[in-house]
Amino acid sequence: MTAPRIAVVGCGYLGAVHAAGMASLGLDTVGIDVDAARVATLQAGSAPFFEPGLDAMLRAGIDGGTLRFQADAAGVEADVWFVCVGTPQQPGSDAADLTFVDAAIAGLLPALREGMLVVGKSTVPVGTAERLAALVEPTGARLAWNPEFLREGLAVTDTLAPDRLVYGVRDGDDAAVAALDEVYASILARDTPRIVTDFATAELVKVSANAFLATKISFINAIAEVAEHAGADVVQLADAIGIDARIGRRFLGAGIGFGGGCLPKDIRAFRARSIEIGAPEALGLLDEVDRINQRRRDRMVELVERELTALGGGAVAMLGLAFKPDSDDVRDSAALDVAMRLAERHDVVAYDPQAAAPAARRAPQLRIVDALDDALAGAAVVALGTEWREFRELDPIDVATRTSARVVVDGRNALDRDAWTAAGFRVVAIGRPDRDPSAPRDPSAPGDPSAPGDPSHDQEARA
Ligand SMILES: NC(=O)c1ccc[n+]([C@@H]2O[C@H](COP(=O)([O-])OP(=O)(O)OC[C@H]3O[C@@H](n4cnc5c(N)ncnc54)[C@H](O)[C@@H]3O)[C@@H](O)[C@H]2O)c1
Ligand SMILES: O=c1ccn([C@@H]2O[C@H](COP(=O)(O)OP(=O)(O)O[C@H]3O[C@H](CO)[C@@H](O)[C@H](O)[C@H]3O)[C@@H](O)[C@H]2O)c(=O)[nH]1
Repeated sequence: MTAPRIAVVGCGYLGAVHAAGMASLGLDTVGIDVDAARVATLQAGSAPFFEPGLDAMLRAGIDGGTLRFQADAAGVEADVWFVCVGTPQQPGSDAADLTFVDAAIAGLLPALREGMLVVGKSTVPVGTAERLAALVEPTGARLAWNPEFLREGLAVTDTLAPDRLVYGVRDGDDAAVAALDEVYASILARDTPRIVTDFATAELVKVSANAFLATKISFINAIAEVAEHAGADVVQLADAIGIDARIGRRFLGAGIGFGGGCLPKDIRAFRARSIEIGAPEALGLLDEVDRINQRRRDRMVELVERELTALGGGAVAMLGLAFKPDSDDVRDSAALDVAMRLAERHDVVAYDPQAAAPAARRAPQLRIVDALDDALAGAAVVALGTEWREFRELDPIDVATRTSARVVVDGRNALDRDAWTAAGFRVVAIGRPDRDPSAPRDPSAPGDPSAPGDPSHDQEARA
């Protein structure tokens, strides 16, 4: 049996990694994207965005002759066509915009033949696969929905070693299952769980997973809100409840909440679709998840402004703009949102190790500097928006020599409060009592659970 030839339509965050991943599994792969500049960058062997390990995987595929990129499907001979185009939120609505998916499928139809398989990987509203199958099947090709669960920052590992594979296929479509099994043969050989189901369930698995993760984060952030009123510590609380294996510590990281190109838009689209299909009450919960998430951003702005007021004004050093560490993605980033809102009324100087350029494109009014010291230099308050390792591992004694600021507002509960207070900083956090440098520490208290390496930092937990 010859190995299936792969085409990946749409080479953004998901598609670029998927194409490189397929090539690294030894499959002949063509990545297709309508964005000619993106195609040129990818074909030169570099990722158009920051994703650890992706450059090396791209170069290996291109140099090894198994991977190439082009701007259309002309001349592409593929057995399996993965659709990885974007499904953003519609402007002025919560629903998903399916324009790119529809255009991608329409563009593929002339190339489709008997025996080919079209595989949707984009995150779509339930019912989309059924509708697209009606377009694909008359060509003799089949359709499957194979949602993707990779995380930015860990996308290479997640692609090559996913937790599970989900195939949504037409009832009894053994040929589609067999074709996907061939594609993923080396992953399945490691006993990766594989769930074969119908289109609707596959589509719902994806959005339910993201809705659950978002709900878990908003749950702990709601508790953080209560903790702030009760004078309690949400990080210790999360450690305590997270020990219970039924709850688990991961995704109980309280802070300024979730952002990115997936969780926020996916919960909104899921809620909108549930209303459309006649279940208007089922997911009202997700509206609240979204509201809690927005309130945490408000809280961060409020805390920074409170500290500035107490100091009689001054500049803010905003550390981090990406929606999470190890990514330069600023789509719906809580850190960027907070920075922009503060910059409307205050002098804000922002620094991010990777996201400066994308952040500047989205927020040209924001002052973003290339070096941490330039942000720290004139600051009165240091605000942490993204818990990059570079920030978590800062030595506060050294920081104290680089800035006259003596207040740090930790929007991610990622800094070692003991070390920062010992170095003379007042530490203000989300869902935890403030810590002043003068306040003596209770010697019987356990070590600071939010210290670097805390399992709540999912990036670390997986590694
Ligand atoms: N980003 C992630 O980590 C991730 C993970 C899992 C699932 N998803 C889902 O995958 C999908 C893609 O997400 P993304 O973050 O990669 O989006 P993205 O916007 O980064 O990338 C989409 C790409 O598709 C290209 N494109 C648009 N129309 C096209 C067409 N007709 N033909 C060829 N290329 C076309 C665009 O130029 C762009 O490069 C979304 O549905 C998203 O929800 C994303
Ligand atoms: O305890 C936590 C964990 C995460 N976050 C935030 O939640 C957001 C999302 O984080 P994460 O889920 O790690 O990032 P994504 O790369 O957006 O991945 C999510 O979205 C992808 C696209 O659908 C899915 O494939 C992944 O499985 C799903 O985790 C980020 O802003 C994080 O800062 C928290 O605030 N607290």
